Amino acid sequence: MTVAALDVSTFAFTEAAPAKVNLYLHVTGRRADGYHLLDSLVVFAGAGDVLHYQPGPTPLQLEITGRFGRALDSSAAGADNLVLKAARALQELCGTQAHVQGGRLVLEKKLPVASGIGGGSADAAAALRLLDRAWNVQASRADLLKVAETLGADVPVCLLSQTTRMEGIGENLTPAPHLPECGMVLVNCGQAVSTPEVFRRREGDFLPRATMPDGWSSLADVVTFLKQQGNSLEEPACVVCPPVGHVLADIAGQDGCVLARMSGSGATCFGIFATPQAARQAADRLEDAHPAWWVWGGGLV
Ligand SMILES: C[C@@](CO)(OP(=O)(O)O)[C@H](O)COP(=O)(O)OP(=O)(O)OC[C@H]1O[C@@H](n2ccc(N)nc2=O)[C@H](O)[C@@H]1O
Ligand SMILES: Nc1ncnc2c1ncn2[C@@H]1O[C@H](COP(=O)(O)OP(=O)(O)O)[C@@H](O)[C@H]1O
Repeated sequence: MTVAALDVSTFAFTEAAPAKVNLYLHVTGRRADGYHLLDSLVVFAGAGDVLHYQPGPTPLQLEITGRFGRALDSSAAGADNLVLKAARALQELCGTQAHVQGGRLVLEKKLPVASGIGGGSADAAAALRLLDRAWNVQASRADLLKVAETLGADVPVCLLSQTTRMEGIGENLTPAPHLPECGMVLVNCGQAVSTPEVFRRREGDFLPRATMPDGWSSLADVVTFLKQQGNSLEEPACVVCPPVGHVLADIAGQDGCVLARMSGSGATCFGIFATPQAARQAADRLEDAHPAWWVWGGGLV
């Protein structure tokens, strides 16, 4: 069910589902089953969906609100929604244990759909964290990560929702050095991009794994490092979705932008700024110039 507005202030449980941003993304190889191997530094932005839950006697149901609620196709707004898939997967993990409950879930869909910032994966991960808490499952982190893997390649990293190096197709996670305080702008032109198509159109050699330092002494350090890396999917995404090139140029042209790149398979692009405040100011300017775009500015999680 998709609803326009709903009062969730009385709901007992709330969980944030922060947007995933791939600061760099190298396609390093390909598995026998066709999936591409990745090396990516993943961070989480203050932007995100929000999931609410009120336990109750009715079977578990999901309502969707928010700017991008309607962008979910009818199957993804129903039983195929990653939130409900996550709930079912957690129920399976619990087996017949009595603490599994019904009730109402409400998803505030604030992130654009199919946009390279993993909104669906973040929602699934938020559902696992929230229901683990609400149902007092107390699953181990290892068990939750195993369940997350069955829901999608980006769900394990979204379960952690902290700066992480992601390899394999998303199952191989290692802690990455903390980033110094900085600001980020996210911009999406409104065109959904097909991940399989972008991977299909990728050409050229695989890139090596990045050599990650043990730490960063300043934002300038981070930017110097990121400038030596790239996003292997940026070029093919620009072919599939030409506005990505304009979005990148517009972000890079903002006062104070130190790096502009695309996240994931696109089409959302990000800009890095010295402070969340500088990012918010740039976001305001971009929003004024392009009212049809989705624009967000702020800090990282
Ligand atoms: C590219 C990334 C980087 O974080 O992010 P998004 O752009 O989705 O945000 C992810 O690896 C997206 O992984 P995932 O969420 O599994 O992508 P899906 O949309 O399910 O994948 C659709 C299709 O893309 C291709 N695909 C996907 C991931 C991968 N590592 N190699 C692939 O070749 C496969 O053909 C797959 O069937
Ligand atoms: N809660 C959800 N939010 C977004 N997409 C969902 C959700 N549940 C299922 N989906 C499906 O997952 C697909 C990928 O969505 P999304 O995670 O937003 O992509 P991306 O990782 O590229 O940002 C969508 O096309 C949609 O049909």
